[in-house]
Amino acid sequence: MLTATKLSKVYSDVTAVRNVSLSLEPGQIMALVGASGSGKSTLLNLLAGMADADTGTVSLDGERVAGPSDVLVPGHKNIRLVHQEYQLMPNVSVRENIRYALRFFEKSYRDFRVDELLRLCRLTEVQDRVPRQISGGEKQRTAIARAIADKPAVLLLDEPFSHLDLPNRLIVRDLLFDMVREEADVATDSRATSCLIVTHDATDALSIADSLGIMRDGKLIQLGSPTAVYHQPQTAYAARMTGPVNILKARHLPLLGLPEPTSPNELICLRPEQIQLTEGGAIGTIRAVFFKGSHYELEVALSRYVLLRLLTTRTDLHVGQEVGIRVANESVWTVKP
Ligand SMILES: Nc1ncnc2c1ncn2[C@@H]1O[C@H](COP(=O)(O)OP(=O)(O)OP(=O)(O)O)[C@@H](O)[C@H]1O
Repeated sequence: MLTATKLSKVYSDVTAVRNVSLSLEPGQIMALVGASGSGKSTLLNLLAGMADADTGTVSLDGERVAGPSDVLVPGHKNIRLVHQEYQLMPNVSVRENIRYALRFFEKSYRDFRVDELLRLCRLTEVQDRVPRQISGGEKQRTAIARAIADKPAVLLLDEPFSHLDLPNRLIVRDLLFDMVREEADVATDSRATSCLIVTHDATDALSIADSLGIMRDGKLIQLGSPTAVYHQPQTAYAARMTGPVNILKARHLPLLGLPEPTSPNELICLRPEQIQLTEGGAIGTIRAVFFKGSHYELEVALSRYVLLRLLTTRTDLHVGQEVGIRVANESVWTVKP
């Protein structure tokens, strides 16, 4: 198990990571989501032993992970960090890039394992090409294949989805899921690779992560299951970080057909998919209609100051039209700023 205890890191005038504690069980996927500059990459570097913490410790299965000032070669042999820049060897094939990570193994196992990784990472077709001849998604998968080749205890990924188009994002997402599950099946529990993904967009991570953490100004401000963090965010920031959301003052609740609140200045959040269009109910005027492929996103004004985003599959709606909306009382969740 990877454990971070009260980690902090200061760069001259910026506290990049503040008092972060977390633990990652074998075979688990954790996603950390936060705005740019919230300390995600710094935290990954601390967890990988690639940066020295000012205070706090990282340990893997009870053994301290040393920072670069304590060891000759920074990093830990059982923890792999995959950066956004993949760092592949440019002049050798995909197959050789992966094979290199297994250079200390016997040839027969090495060939068997490279074939297995090429299959798992869907790279068999491009195995003989060099990195400049493959797509961004294939480079990302090659970097992941290389990182997991000798079954490390922990795989840390910095923004694995950010430069990829939708099909490639889905392939990488499924690959990470399959990797953790497949390798967990063949390994004993304690050898199963665990995976920590940092990202500024939770969409791709929500469906595969066992736990989801929210980073803000260097702090881990909320950690829980993806459904708990999505449906019960503690802050408006956490709500926004985990998907589209309406944030409004509680005093506007009667405009949605809900009772007067006891604390009118509190903030409430309401996910777009929790708002239904109905005959009757509260009345609003459509201000914008956005086609999203499988559905439409509407902006509906309930007053001059209250604009709601909601989703529908109806095709008969247009700007300026009046619609009725209904919101269940239990869909509304109070948050801090
Ligand atoms: N080597 C450094 N020297 C000085 N300040 C740094 C250094 N690395 C990071 N910082 C600062 O620490 C804070 C956290 O940066 P970090 O890169 O960890 O955030 P992040 O959440 O990964 O951001 P992004 O999503 O943009 O990559 C930022 O304010 C950044 O400017």
